[in-house]
Amino acid sequence: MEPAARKKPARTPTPEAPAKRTRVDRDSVLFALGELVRREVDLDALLAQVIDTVTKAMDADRGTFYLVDRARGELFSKAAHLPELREIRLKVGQGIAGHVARTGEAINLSHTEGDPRFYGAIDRATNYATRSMLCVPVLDRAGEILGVLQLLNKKGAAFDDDDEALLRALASQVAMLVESTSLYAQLRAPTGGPLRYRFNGVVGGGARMRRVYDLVTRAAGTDATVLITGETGTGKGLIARAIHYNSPRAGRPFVAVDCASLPATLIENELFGHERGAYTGADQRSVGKFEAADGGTVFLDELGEVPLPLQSKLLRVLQDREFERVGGRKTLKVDVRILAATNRNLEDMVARQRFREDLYYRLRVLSLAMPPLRERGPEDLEQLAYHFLAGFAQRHNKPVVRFSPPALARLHAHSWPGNIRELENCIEGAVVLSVGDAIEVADLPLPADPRELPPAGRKGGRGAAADLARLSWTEMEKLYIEAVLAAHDGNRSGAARAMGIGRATLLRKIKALKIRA
Ligand SMILES: Nc1ncnc2c1ncn2[C@@H]1O[C@H](COP(=O)(O)OP(=O)(O)OP(=O)(O)O)[C@@H](O)[C@H]1O
Repeated sequence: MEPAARKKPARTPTPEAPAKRTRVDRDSVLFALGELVRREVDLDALLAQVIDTVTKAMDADRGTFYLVDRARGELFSKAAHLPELREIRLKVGQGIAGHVARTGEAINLSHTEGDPRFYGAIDRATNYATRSMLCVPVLDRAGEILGVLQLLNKKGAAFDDDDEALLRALASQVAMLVESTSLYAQLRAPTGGPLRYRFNGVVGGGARMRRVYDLVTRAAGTDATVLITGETGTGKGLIARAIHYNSPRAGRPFVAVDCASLPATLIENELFGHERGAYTGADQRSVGKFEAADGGTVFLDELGEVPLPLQSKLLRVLQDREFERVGGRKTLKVDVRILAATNRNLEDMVARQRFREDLYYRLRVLSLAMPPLRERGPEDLEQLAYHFLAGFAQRHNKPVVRFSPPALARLHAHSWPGNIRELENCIEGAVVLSVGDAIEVADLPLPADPRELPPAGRKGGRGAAADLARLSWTEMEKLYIEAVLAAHDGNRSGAARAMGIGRATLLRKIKALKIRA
């Protein structure tokens, strides 16, 4: 997400604004804030002091720091000069602060009256008369909107462009502060609710991804079938969820079926369910995924793996939304939206008669191609790397907060054949190996870069990490999976959870990497 930069000419103070106070020295406010951060251990107390310092330094009457609660689509005041109320809650999009939380754009409002975005109910509850407001977004490293910093004044036209620049600088300090706490992890926790997968969960604001978001937005408003293509690990599953959770079906089930992880006979059973007695051992009727998703969305992942006989049954569901349970005669009708993904070239499969042409055309009413990571540009790579760094540091309880410049350069030099999933696993490995606050080149479990390492490999230093750097990605992944499986006594569900991947994905990897488990 890229907040649009706001450019406007410097405003001359209106006659109504009093002679401007002596300009606060920007560095001294930032320094005071840094001092506070070092001294204060309690987050709430710290944020309250931050608001105090900022408000005083900027000659405002009142200040508020709102956090965005994504699961509920709301903002709540985390620290505020608010003697009258315990807390303010606003919907994202409501009022000036809610507007900033939705758009990521700062707002400097010299006069509140007559502005349709202004939400007067808070003034009525607090008996305060807001005339001017300065409101800036608080963005995390990935550029996502974490909260809003707001200053109020009873005077009109109280803030100018310098104030806005200073408040933006302060906002990024506040962001760093919040990002280093567990509060941040809580705010980002996928606690459900329709906002959960709003593009917030999808990192990267480069041109290629903006095109994807645009298509997702347009697709979400319709019931059209979407075929999502792209190399493995490019985020096809994530985008399918984004389409569902931004669609009118968001409150209904999203049911994913990984067609690659099941043998053909089981996929049929999984999708359509079976009647009692359909085959030996079927002593109870079972409901299939299409029925379970009624009213919602079915996501057929790795659709290219579906065998031909089953493809004709799928075609019928796509055309008429009708099917029978395995072993059943009754025709069932469901209301589902269908999304499908594949990393195969379906056109090629059609030409080789491995995939039904009619099904292919039915599927690709809308098609969405996920760009490989190597084509997404350096900013996206860094945003993703920092996004995963923050998450894994939290999960593994490590103090690491940054990449050393050579480590960052090494990430940029790699071609990422496994795309975002590879990056995610790579950063997790690095976080686990890291010592101190920075990830170093030797922590990165990437194959040796011939431009950086002498032929004999790196000598001394971090032994284990240097050894890992000599392995290929596949070898390293295999070792990692074997180690995690061993640590879980071969329990695949437990191992998959610890690795942060689905069980089906783990099974696929075990097969592909020929791991004896
Ligand atoms: N833009 C993104 N921002 C944050 N995380 C992402 C993004 N894209 C992908 N990921 C993460 O990368 C991993 C791989 O994504 P996902 O499973 O959606 O890929 P895929 O293309 O469906 O892979 P496969 O083809 O192997 O099934 C997941 O953990 C996902 O959360």
